[in-house]
Amino acid sequence: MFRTQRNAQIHLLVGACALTLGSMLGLERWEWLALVLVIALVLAAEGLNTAIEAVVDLITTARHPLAKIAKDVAAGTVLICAITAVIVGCIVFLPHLLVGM
Ligand SMILES: Nc1ncnc2c1ncn2[C@@H]1O[C@H](COP(=O)(O)OP(=O)(O)OP(=O)(O)O)[C@@H](O)[C@H]1O
Repeated sequence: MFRTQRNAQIHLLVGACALTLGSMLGLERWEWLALVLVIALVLAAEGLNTAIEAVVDLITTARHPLAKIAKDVAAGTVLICAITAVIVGCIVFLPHLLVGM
């Protein structure tokens, strides 16, 4: 997945940046918990999306409405997880970053 999927590479990089920023800001235990869970959630959704894309392409390379639904729903799942991760990231990081201002 990380070798071939550009979005997965981006999500891995963003997750690593979030963990680095977290260690610099000295997060509390619950904040680490939330951060690790949403990073894992996004990467797991990317994995399922990649697997579903591969299975659809294995079954048919022709255009098919069900193939479109499978790929679009899988991609939408990643988007929902990514938006959730951004919201959690704001809840965790903003109070720490605003205190320093
Ligand atoms: N066999 C198909 N039949 C109908 N629509 C398809 C089919 N394959 C792809 N599509 C449509 O084209 C879009 C792009 O498909 P593609 O296989 O390039 O995946 P992707 O979402 O661009 O993912 P990635 O870039 O990570 O491979 C899908 O979201 C879907 O809407």
